[in-house]
Amino acid sequence: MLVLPLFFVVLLWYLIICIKWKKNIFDVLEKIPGPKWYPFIGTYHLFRGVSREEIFYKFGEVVGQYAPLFRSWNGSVGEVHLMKPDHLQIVLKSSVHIIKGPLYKYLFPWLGEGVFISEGAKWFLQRKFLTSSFHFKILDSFTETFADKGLSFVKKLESKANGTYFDIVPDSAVCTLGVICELAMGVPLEQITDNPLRHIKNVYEMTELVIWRYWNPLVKDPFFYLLPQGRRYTKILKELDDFSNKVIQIKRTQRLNTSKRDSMVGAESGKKNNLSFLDIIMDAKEKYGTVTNSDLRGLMNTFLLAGYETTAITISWAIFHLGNSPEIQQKAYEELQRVVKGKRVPTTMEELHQLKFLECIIKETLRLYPVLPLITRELTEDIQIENYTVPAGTQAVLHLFGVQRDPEHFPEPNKFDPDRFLPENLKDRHPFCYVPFSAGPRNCLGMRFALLELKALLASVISHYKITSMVTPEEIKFFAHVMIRSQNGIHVKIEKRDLVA
Ligand code: HEM
Repeated sequence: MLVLPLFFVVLLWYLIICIKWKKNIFDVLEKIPGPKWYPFIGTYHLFRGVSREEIFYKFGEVVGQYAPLFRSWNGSVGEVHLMKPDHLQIVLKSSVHIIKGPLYKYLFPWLGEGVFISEGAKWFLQRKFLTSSFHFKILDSFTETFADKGLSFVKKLESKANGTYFDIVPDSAVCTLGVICELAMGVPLEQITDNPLRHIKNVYEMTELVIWRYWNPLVKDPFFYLLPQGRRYTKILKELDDFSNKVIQIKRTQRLNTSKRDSMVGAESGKKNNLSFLDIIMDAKEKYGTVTNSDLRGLMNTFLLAGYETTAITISWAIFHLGNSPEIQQKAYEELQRVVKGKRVPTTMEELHQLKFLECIIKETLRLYPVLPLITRELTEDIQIENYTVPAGTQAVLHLFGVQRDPEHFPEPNKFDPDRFLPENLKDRHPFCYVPFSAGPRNCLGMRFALLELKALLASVISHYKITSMVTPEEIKFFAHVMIRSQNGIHVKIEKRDLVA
């Protein structure tokens, strides 16, 4: 009898606490300038009726109007937008603000408590043992595979060297997915699927649905799954899980059949070995029991997202700019010839390190196209930004795209100019005006892996083909997605180069 009234009293008490808590945030956050908002929908009305293709530009208009600091409301979640290096530094350097923002919770059913979104002790532990698996000796042992994959990539492109333009993004994605499966999982992609583009499409659709949820804050959990988008989400999630379960199954069989000791010896001596990141995680699971089955799947899915889409997008943008700048392309080609001396591609770590100009090209590509143009953090304590207090509970939206195109730090910011990254031009640069891999305690774990992989793959492409792009950078139409994409793909044509003796 008493249960029902008691339930309503508790509910009312809970609502009062929530409203009071929100009001505390609200009163403080409202002192920061920002667009008009309405109850429940927040500032969402700004994007009502705006087509998916125009959202990137509409968002740019709002940013232009209020930059460099403003607040917005995603439904009832308060957001503060930061795009000055000093402001980014306050959040990124902190060891307190390391919880990812609410957008990431929509990734939870997929990435589980993998290192990308996990929190607290779980994150700390995962980060600790994964950091050791990116040790330079292990990376060193990857160079041969990078070179092999580069050669398979150019071989695959051979049929397209026929004078017509084609979209380079899907080929790049198949290539980098192959790299991550082989090196992070120790399982060749061909053993997992004969249709890698299906997995790539699923990952794309999944991130697209995550964005949809973010833009529709009123669609809460149980109802989402009743909508067509929710049903699609469930279906794709199942296919993505099937993919990772297959990898785990192949890996388990592999581990039963091969002597793990041999591979450990290989890793210690720095020789090419088959101790993948997945082996390291599975070792930790078996030895210490610190990794659960769901952690394992979450970590796998994390690698299967963070480890290939990021590099596929970057390599595509780099190829696009090389195809727009024949002099830069020629300079990179000549540097490569000098370093590999009669060979076609770099095969050692030393050779990869010597490709300094190519490194500048990659860094400049990541400046113009930070794969994650925005990242978010949930503030767990108040922070002070200039004269404003930003209260705990606010989501800090960090504009990597904005800060890296700030003319104060990068004159002529839209110009592709790799020389910006020559050592003599780096001296007085603010450390937080260039953060494509984020920075601080939650920076990208795969940064060194990614830079080496990008160098090896790009070197292979440059050494085999002359590239021409179909459109100029000014003609590119961006797409508002989790990762920075072009609406119409990235079209280039390639022409075979002869091997210089
Ligand atoms: C061009 C390539 C890449 C770029 C630009 C990039 C960028 C980033 C950024 C900006 C973050 C921070 C995300 C956030 O705070 O929300 C991040 C995190 C992460 N990245 Fe990367 N990434 C790249 C490649 C990779 C690769 C190849 C791997 C794995 C092999 C990887 C693994 C991770 C992981 C595990 C995290 C989460 C770290 C944590 O939260 O502690 N990334 N990456």
